[in-house]
Amino acid sequence: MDKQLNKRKMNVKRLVVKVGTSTLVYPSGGLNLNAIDQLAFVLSTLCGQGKEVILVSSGAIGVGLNALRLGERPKDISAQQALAAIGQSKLITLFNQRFNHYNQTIGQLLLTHDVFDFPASTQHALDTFDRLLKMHIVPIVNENDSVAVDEMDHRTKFGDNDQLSAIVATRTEADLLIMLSDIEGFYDANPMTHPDAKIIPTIHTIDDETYAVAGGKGSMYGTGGMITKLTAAELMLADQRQMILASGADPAIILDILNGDPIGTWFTPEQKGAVKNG
Ligand SMILES: Nc1ncnc2c1ncn2[C@@H]1O[C@H](COP(=O)(O)OP(=O)(O)O)[C@@H](O)[C@H]1O
Ligand SMILES: N[C@@H](CCC(=O)OP(=O)(O)O)C(=O)O
Repeated sequence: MDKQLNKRKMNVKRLVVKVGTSTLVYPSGGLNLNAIDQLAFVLSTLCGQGKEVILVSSGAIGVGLNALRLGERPKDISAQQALAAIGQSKLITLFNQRFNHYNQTIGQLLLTHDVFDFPASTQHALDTFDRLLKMHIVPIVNENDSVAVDEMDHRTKFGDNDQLSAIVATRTEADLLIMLSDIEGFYDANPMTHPDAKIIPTIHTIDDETYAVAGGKGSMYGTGGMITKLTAAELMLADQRQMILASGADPAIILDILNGDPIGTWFTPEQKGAVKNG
């Protein structure tokens, strides 16, 4: 495909990037230090260019499993919460090290869904985001797994970090949500079961037919599969905002996406459309 002919119109000042566990932890359980470093490099570069960047990062439980050399996620909630407590502090330490290396300060926000249930708490969280972004600091967000079990259970509001990232993106009025996953985009069938499935470059509306081709998670570390990503995209579209689902294998892809390259699946309200010849 000729990239120049299909440039997307990207005018992004405030950006939310979501990374799934599969981007940060290898299938073997080892930590993907290269991905963490690349993310820190790319996001620090963007801040240097004057963009406002929020990172929603999963990985607390995956990093906790790695720390304790456990091969499998335990079933009981309190064990998962303990792992999240161990893993989140390690994860943020790693991010801190790598962002420091690129001279970029970060701040950590651990949220629970009730933060967005009560207007006063919502306002406090939004004020914190705003102040951090004004100070050119990258807020790094995760659900506070050790006190909230919703995400692990997929029962209530956040469901998982896909939805959390869309809530953060809409509430902070971000111009774009980039969701990095272990797959290149949204396909017309689950590629795990349909090897001939084709990527869908642009989606304007999400309906039952879209959900019908969304399958479950792809790896032992994933949680929601495509369904939670579609729910996140629906939230973005309903708020007239755009989301791009793309592979997190090389986080430098974020720079190409912002350059308008036709990468992954672009969920965009109709009127934002593509422009010809850049
Ligand atoms: N229609 C589809 N298009 C793309 N991927 C799909 C589709 N249906 C199911 N999947 C699966 O969803 C997985 C991504 O979700 P998940 O495992 O939860 O990743 P993450 O850790 O990034 O949140 C893919 O690896 C793929 O196997
Ligand atoms: N809050 C959990 C993440 C759960 C989750 O949504 O994971 P993922 O599907 O990898 O984005 C953690 O940090 O382990």
